[in-house]
Amino acid sequence: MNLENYFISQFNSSRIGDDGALIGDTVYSKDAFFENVHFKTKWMSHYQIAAKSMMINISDAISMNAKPKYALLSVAMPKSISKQQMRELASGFKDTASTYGIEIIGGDTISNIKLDITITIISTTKRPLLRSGLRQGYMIAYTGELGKSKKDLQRLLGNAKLHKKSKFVDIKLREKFVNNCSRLLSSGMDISDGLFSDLDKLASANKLGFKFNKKISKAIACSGEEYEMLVAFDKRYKKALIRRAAQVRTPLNIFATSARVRYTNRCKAHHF
Ligand SMILES: Nc1ncnc2c1ncn2[C@@H]1O[C@H](COP(=O)(O)OP(=O)(O)OP(=O)(O)O)[C@@H](O)[C@H]1O
Ligand SMILES: Cc1ncc(C[n+]2csc(CCOP(=O)(O)O)c2C)c(N)n1
Ligand SMILES: [Mg+2]
Repeated sequence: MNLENYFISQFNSSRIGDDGALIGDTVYSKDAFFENVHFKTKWMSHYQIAAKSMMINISDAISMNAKPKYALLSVAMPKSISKQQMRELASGFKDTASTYGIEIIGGDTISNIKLDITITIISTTKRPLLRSGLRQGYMIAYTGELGKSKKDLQRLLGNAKLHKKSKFVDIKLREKFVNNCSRLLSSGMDISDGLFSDLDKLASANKLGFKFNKKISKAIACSGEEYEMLVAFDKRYKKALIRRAAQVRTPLNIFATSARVRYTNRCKAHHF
């Protein structure tokens, strides 16, 4: 067990383990977005930082087929922050929240040596899409294209500038796909750590592994912060799913089948 899971396992809660905790028809989720861990202030404007921190949080709700309703924002800011930067942060939070119909209902503001954001999202769902529910012989797919986020991160680390539309700053979520296809999916989650790492989470949640029917390079499968969907479905629904994904213009890459084999993540763990 890696150290992250070792720590989380101390809580011994059956609610833990999905993108958010489902209680009744409400989903509670929280994600951190910290300076020097998730971004550097020279890479992005304060507006972009706030907007991305909201999007990565909304992603966990969307990935469970839940509609985000409320947000609680915790913001730690350096004492040197200007009013202009504060207004930019606030606009980034407000614009993204309003795009998704989210009401910002509270939070906490403190000063610190870095800009660190933590957001709680409360969302509701009539048909939750969970990580569990995978059975042997189901097909595994991801949406869209993977790899660009890692490339752009490497560019930034090499001091290059990003394109304004770069996925690193401008995330598009797959709410239409999840909404239109959830009834055909057995399981789903968003790809935040990278395909191979997130497959590891899917494998442990279901005590199954995967047989790959395509070779996927590490450049693609170890790229984190993609916020595409990783999904599983019964083979019987393959045609219907391809049709429904096309209706919402979502590329679907079917690349593996679940099987009783051991899964090994070939990417480096990035937390510990
Ligand atoms: N410090 C913690 N205390 C309690 N539960 C935690 C803690 N950290 C993580 N969890 C829970 O563990 C599970 C996995 O968390 P994780 O952060 O890996 O979610 P994720 O959506 O897969 O990843 P990411 O943070 O990359 O978006 C979730 O159910 C989460 O709520
Ligand atoms: C300064 C800086 N260094 C590295 C990265 C790359 N990175 C950070 S978190 C993450 C995956 C999901 O994270 P989490 O599980 O923490 O939510 C990735 C790929 C970055 N964005 N900024
Ligand atoms: Mg997630």
